[in-house]
Amino acid sequence: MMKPYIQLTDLHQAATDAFCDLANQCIASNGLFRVSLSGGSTPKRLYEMIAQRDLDWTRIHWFWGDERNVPSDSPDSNFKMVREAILDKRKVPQANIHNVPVNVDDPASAALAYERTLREHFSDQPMPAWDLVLLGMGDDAHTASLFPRTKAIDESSRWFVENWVEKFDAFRYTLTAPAINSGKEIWFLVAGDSKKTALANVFSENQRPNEYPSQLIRPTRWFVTQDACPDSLVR
Ligand SMILES: O=C1O[C@H](COP(=O)(O)O)[C@@H](O)[C@H](O)[C@H]1O
Repeated sequence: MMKPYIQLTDLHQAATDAFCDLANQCIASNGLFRVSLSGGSTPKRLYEMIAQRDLDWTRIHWFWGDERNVPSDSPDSNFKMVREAILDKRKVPQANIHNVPVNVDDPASAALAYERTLREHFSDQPMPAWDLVLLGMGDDAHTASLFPRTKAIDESSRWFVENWVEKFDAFRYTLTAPAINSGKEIWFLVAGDSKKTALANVFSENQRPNEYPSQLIRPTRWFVTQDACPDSLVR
């Protein structure tokens, strides 16, 4: 069951507070906070609000859970959104910014290169144990760039892959479900009435991850607005 937020601004405020609390806790106990970011429209304001907080920016490492194969200054670039919202605004060391190589002719090699980056960073671990994975959900129940009926849904050994998405006639890059599920905290941010049916399907007892890829994920927390929340899930 869920306790939805009445307004999107409440969701953003709660997620900002939770993000900063977790970052401070992780930095205090391990000296590091490693976060995988989502793209899309929902988290933009969250990122802007995080940038206004006083955090130890030298201790936070930024990764991307999915990306589009476009130039990094394209309006569609997930990296661009985070750069403009946070990275350009605070003194973030370049070495802490782990963006996906993009706009290449060979997405398979680019995905492998990013997987190598992740494996180097999480060197002694069987999976990337993020402190936090932030996720959104599309109205087709995709998350990261795990879209319905695409190949990456079945990937079980790789951490990060290229994924052909027929409806865009394009490759996307995405973390795989096992890599997402290795996060210590996994938070979904879902807002807007266009998500209501998808959310109901994801929570249905009928497990069809090929149709509703968000069913593959084991989130630790949901941030959902009231208009996105089916009545059956409200506490
Ligand atoms: O394509 C994408 O969409 C999802 C959901 O985005 P939203 O605009 O509905 O918030 C997002 O989580 C993903 O990272 C993004 O690339």
